[in-house]
Amino acid sequence: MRVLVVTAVRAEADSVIAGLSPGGPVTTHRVPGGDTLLRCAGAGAGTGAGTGTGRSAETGATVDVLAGGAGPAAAAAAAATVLTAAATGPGAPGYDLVVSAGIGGGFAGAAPLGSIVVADAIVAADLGAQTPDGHLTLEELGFGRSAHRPAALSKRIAESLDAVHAPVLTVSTVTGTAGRAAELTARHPRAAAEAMEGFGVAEAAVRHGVPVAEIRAVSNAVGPRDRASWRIGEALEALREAFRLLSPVLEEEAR
Ligand SMILES: O=C(O)c1cccc(C(=O)CC[C@H]2O[C@@H](n3cnc4c(=O)[nH]cnc43)[C@H](O)[C@@H]2O)c1
Repeated sequence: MRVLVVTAVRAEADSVIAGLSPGGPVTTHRVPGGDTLLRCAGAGAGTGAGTGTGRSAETGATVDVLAGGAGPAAAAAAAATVLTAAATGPGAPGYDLVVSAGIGGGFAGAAPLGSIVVADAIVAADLGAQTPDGHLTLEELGFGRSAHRPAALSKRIAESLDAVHAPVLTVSTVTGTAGRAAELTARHPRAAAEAMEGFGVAEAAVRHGVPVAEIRAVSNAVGPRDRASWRIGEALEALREAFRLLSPVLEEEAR
């Protein structure tokens, strides 16, 4: 099984790798467009994931981790570039799963700091049109989609990580006021988190016919901007732990 994980920044990619393969072999590859891909051959390699047995790249999942930049456009472009390169040429293996991952904001009452949210919907919350009567989605405008349903596997991932399984919103602008948070909650009452890349990654994955998932570790509350209260270190540690727990799930899927 080949998995592509797309993060925004390198610190998130490093947490993912540290969870999947602590001390295991990681190789670095330059990809078209100039981004760096970290390849961790055989998720769980180097740990035995508690079993005491090493896992080979033949039986395990091969996971590539790409820090593709912040925001939906950068994420879509980076993911699409790597997906295309992986699927080009005779016998090119392509990917079996794409995961958008990183830190994110948590909605009050749904996802506290340090918790993990696995998306049951990936929603482009600010894509559409503003009208005097409120927001119109692309579906309502009649020219596109503003949400993706993640892979069936996402429910199993959420259970394995003991995570909140709820919609994750993709926004181009980090929410910074109580009013905006309330507006998003009114439009998406089940939303547990917001971040900036999921929908872009999903658009790329869907074009390649590859299932997608999104995993977010909550670093801050969605609401009035208070950067000093962000707990990025704790969230990166929660992200690392989430991918440690995910490793055997991917291994099982690979069998
Ligand atoms: O400053 C650092 O050390 C640092 C380390 C890791 C990540 C960062 C980021 O700023 C990542 C940006 C990334 O985070 C997502 N994010 C986090 N909170 C929110 C939010 O409340 N609303 C929307 N997005 C959020 C987002 O996906 C960014 O691309 C810094």
